[in-house]
Amino acid sequence: MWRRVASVSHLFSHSKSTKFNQGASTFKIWETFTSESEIPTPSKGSPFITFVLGGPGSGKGTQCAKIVEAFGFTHVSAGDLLRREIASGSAYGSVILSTIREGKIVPSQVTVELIQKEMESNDNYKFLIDGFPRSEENRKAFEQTIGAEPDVVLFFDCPEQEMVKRVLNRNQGRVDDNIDTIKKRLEIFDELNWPVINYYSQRGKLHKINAVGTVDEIFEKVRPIFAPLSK
Ligand SMILES: Nc1ncnc2c1ncn2[C@@H]1O[C@H](COP(=O)(O)OP(=O)(O)OP(=O)(O)O)[C@@H](O)[C@H]1O
Ligand SMILES: Nc1ccn([C@H]2C[C@H](O)[C@@H](COP(=O)(O)O)O2)c(=O)n1
Ligand SMILES: [Mg+2]
Repeated sequence: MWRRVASVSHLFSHSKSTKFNQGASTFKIWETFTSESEIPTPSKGSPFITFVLGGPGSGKGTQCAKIVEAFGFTHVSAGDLLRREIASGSAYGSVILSTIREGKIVPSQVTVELIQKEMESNDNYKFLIDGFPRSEENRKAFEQTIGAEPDVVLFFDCPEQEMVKRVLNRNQGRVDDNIDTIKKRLEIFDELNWPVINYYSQRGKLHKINAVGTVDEIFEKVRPIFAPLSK
């Protein structure tokens, strides 16, 4: 069960009106006041947003594919959107490429704009936002631009050694799947992602999943979280 605790429109007077936020006056903060295992009931009138967090190679993308299949979400991968932007030869492309090569985080404004476009061009109302937010700056930029908060936050908790092994075996030709970039990505994850994880934990939105085991074993831990949702 969820309750609205505050309207903070005065703090976001420069928020843009979007499909998800009819101007700043409708921006609300919600918090859970019961156990972490409950999720809010989605309605077709408003987006149901799940953020998917976890270190590099923790299995976010793999589990997102399973959630899409079982529960009818639309998968929005921040990393895929950025890679698509590079491939399109856009003005931002070279900056994004060098940032990804260095294992760093692309400025939030760029990533949030890509996520917003993707969400707005999709008729579905259930979204998995994979690999986002990677930092407090990412998180705040999303709230401010989209004017919404996640309903659910998944965190795939995986030991470093296992993540490194998975990434080095991935074999998808990614420029960041090499040992030097992985080390940097793990450092950045430790430095910037934990504050985000703690933020959502404190708000009772975080579902921490032990990401060790087979893909199916891990999905059986994810499934009950979304069981109240129909496809
Ligand atoms: N439970 C698992 N056991 C073994 N290998 C796995 C498991 N889950 C995913 N993998 C494999 O590990 C690699 C990384 O998985 P995936 O791409 O889903 O991770 P990710 O969290 O999305 O990583 P990134 O943040 O780098 O995009 C892939 O090759 C995938 O097939
Ligand atoms: N919020 C994000 C998400 C991704 N990136 C960049 C940096 C990552 O290393 C790279 C790949 O992302 P992944 O596919 O691993 O989720 O994309 C970012 O800067 N900000
Ligand atoms: Mg991924």
